[in-house]
Amino acid sequence: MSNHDVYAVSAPGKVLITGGYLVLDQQYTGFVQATSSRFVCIILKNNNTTIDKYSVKVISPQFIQGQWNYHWNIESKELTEDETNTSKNYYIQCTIQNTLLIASKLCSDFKTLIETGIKVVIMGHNDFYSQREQLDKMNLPKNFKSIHSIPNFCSANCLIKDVNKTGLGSSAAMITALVSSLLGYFKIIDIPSNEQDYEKIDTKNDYCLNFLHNVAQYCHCLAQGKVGSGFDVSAAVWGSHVYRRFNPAIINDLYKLDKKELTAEKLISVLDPKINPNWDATVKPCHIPPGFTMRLADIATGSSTPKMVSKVNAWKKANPEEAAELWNSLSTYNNKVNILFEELTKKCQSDSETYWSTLETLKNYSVDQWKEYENNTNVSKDILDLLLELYNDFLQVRSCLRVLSQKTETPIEPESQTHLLDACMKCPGILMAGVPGAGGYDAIFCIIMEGKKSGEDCKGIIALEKLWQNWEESSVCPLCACQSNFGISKEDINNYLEYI
Ligand SMILES: Nc1ncnc2c1ncn2[C@@H]1O[C@H](COP(=O)(O)OP(=O)(O)O)[C@@H](O)[C@H]1O
Ligand SMILES: C[C@@](O)(CCOP(=O)(O)OP(=O)(O)O)CC(=O)O
Repeated sequence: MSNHDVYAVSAPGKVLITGGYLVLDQQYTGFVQATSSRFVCIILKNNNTTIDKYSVKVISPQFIQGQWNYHWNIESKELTEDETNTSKNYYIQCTIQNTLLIASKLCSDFKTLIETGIKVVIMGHNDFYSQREQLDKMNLPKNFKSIHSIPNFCSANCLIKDVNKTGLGSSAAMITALVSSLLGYFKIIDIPSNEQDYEKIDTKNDYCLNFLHNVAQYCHCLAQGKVGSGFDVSAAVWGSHVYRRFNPAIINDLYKLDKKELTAEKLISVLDPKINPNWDATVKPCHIPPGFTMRLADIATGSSTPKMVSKVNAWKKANPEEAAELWNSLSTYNNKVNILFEELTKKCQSDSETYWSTLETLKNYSVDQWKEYENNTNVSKDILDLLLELYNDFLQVRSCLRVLSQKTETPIEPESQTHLLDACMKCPGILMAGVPGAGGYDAIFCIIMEGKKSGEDCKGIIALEKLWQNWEESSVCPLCACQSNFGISKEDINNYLEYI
């Protein structure tokens, strides 16, 4: 296969550690950690060029009836669904429609490339979908070893509309991967190939990444039928960072246009960062400090984010003063947490030896025992103070979220989750445990001190696994994902030959 006939990318999932609800407002920020679990999208030249001219065949092999066939009309620049399609996938259709419209204008050999037709393969890491049924079928307990033993990109054995999601942001990662693989195939952008490449480029000012970001945000809003905060798309593009949203008016302006007015020129004039200086989202690199790892668990019950957001918004509107006060305290503690993550990362660079010896000592004890090690020769008092400050600030974040739950009568950190999070916090080396994003019954995250050696054999992870497996109040199932900081990445097709 020639390199010109294929373009493969992957985009990470997300965990919003701080900033749920606040990040919807441009005044506040949120810290989003990217995950090791990623969505892969591959564009291939169609082989059957004579009968399938201008065809766009999408395959999502993990799902029953996961195939959607379209046709690109070169004159009207419209993507039409084939009559043989058994279901609709609006997320995919509107993303391809808009990205091809842009490509039709910006790619000099667009006609030649689209005439042969293209095949699109979309696959999400198992973590994006609940694997409980799979584990039950395999007769395996809900632990890390079992979850890692499920073959990657395994079949969900259902229609996509019936799948149980885990909250890692399947649609944002899928749309971002789809947009970037199409823009890459049509030679409009090129993206970094791996984590090392990523570190070399000035991501903030990189034209390709900014253009991709804007197109993906627009397509995701269109697919969801609303302009959300966009932190999930931003994480899929840039990886882990502190995010401040874009002004929603930028996209609302495109929404107002009717179909005829929405030309390639108009779309490009709004989405190309060189033409439109109004894109104002900010991305400040930030990540979980070295020597710490993140683990996630899927909770069986699940919650609806849109319903929770509308209840919170309704309360905020009815109680502006009380809401402003609560938003400001939450924001203060959120910012403290974000800043302490950065300070610890800096300490690791400036004071490496003490940093690591402190972590190696403390990782075997729970936070409430750490104070006893204050005078230990391997422990730095400065670093211990930063760690305890971080621990306390995050407890304040959780306490504000519980006030928000109670005021809005929305289960953001519901009681059953509080019990589970408090129990996690008692395990050795667990610095933080919380409900990500909008909260609810969906999932939990834990930030664990693991020291220099990573892997699932550290004391903290072993203790968490045991706790989760024996937890009776709710059903807790670990995910494979851990933290991984880089964003969209070009993939080597040779690693995916068995799937295409
Ligand atoms: N593997 C996939 N293949 C094709 N489409 C997908 C896939 N995963 C997600 N999607 C699209 O994303 C939609 C789910 O979006 P949404 O409900 O916003 O989920 P999430 O909260 O995970 O982002 C699906 O209905 C489908 O259109
Ligand atoms: C409430 C929010 O600020 C955060 C929601 O974060 P989640 O991570 O819970 O998101 P979903 O994957 O859509 O469920 C809404 C937003 O920012 O869009």
